[in-house]
Amino acid sequence: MSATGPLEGIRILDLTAVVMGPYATQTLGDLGADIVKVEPPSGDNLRAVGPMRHAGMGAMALHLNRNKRSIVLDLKQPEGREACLRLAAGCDALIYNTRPQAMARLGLGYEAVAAVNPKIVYLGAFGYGEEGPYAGKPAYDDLIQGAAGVASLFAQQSGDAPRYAPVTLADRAVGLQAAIALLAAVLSAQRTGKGQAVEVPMFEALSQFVMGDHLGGHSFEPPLGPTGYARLLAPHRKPYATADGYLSVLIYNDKHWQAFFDVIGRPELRSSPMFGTHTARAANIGAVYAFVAEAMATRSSDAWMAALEAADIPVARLHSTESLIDDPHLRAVDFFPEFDHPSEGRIRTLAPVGRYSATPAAIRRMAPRIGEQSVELLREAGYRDAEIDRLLARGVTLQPAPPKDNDE
Ligand SMILES: CC(C)(COP(=O)(O)OP(=O)(O)OC[C@H]1O[C@@H](n2cnc3c(N)ncnc32)[C@H](O)[C@@H]1OP(=O)(O)O)[C@@H](O)C(=O)NCCC(=O)NCCSC(=O)C(=O)O
Repeated sequence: MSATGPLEGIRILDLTAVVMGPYATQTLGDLGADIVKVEPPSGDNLRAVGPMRHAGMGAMALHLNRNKRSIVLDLKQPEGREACLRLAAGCDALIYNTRPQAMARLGLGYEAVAAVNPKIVYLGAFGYGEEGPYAGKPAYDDLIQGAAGVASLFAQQSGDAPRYAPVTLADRAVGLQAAIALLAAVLSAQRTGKGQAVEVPMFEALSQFVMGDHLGGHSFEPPLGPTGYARLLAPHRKPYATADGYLSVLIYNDKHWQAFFDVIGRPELRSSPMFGTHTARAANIGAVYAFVAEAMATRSSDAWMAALEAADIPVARLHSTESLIDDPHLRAVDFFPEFDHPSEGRIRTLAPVGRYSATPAAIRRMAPRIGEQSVELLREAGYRDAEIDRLLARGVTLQPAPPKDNDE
């Protein structure tokens, strides 16, 4: 578990909790940044989510917090705030996802942090940008999926009630935006010697995702038509039923269509007024999907996989979350690596995405128990042992208790 990532030498003070911020820092930690996770004495709430062998070590926390070290700091106590600032003095960036007002109440707004480290990047990822009327409102993935239009897109497509994508889409999309923003500002600070405050609002970020696809006719003023990208909103845009299952198929360009007509033994359709050109297919999108659906129902999934792959038509088998674990491709690339976690035993996690030929992204360290490196990190910040003992005695920081058998 030792490898040097491309971000080696970058140190990030991570005050985030739950999913969005921790996913940003998971990504940066996988790339080699030193992530110092600051937790309140009650711990990151996410520690309690999902199955677990020991309290506070839930499944999602094991994934989101690998490559991080944990220090507990009660930031509401002056000594906790002071320790946070001392840590910030040695970091390239501080990232948080409380509401910004909470940071101000703690006396940890940008001015206070920049006073101890003018070069620091101070990044807040939270619900709504500070310039607009929704500033300061609480936000969760569900709310942002609703507010940015994702929930209604399901309704627009199928006519059903709105619903949420069953994945923390907003958190993860925005977490990646936050990671990019943090790196951009750190690069800028390295060039100019100046840090800055950065905000990455979830509502705006997910609205950019959604409307990048769906601004449509409203990209022009006056509008050239309604919003919405017809192909994505087509009610038939769903996996095709085969004779014995489902497949995802996308017959997209002219080359694919010509190949598909050959595969189904209908070469004469190459010149069909309804299907022969991209413009004709776009104008008849419902009929096009229905036509493919009818064809797909006539053969088994295996037969279609063989025929479509031979014709280089984009096709994929569908997985459930259970069967994805056994996917032969993911197995071959060791996407679900197993490790012996020092306190949690054998665990399976998820490989970092992306391969770097010289500076590999890697899982170098297992997710910490709450406060596992409190003492080590305070020492690195210049605290003497007597001072650390005083902080421990006052509950400003804490060391983790060893996992108890009855936690099993
Ligand atoms: C998630 C929230 C709605 C939770 O709201 P609140 O519980 O009211 O938290 P706030 O952010 O307003 O304030 C945080 C409070 O915690 C206190 N706080 C934080 N860290 C510490 C430490 N280390 N020590 C002591 N106290 C602490 C801080 O001082 C505030 O206290 P007081 O001053 O006493 O208030 C909000 O934080 C938010 O909108 N965050 C931005 C969006 C986001 O990240 N959402 C979650 C994504 S995950 C998700 O969506 C999902 O899992 O699904």
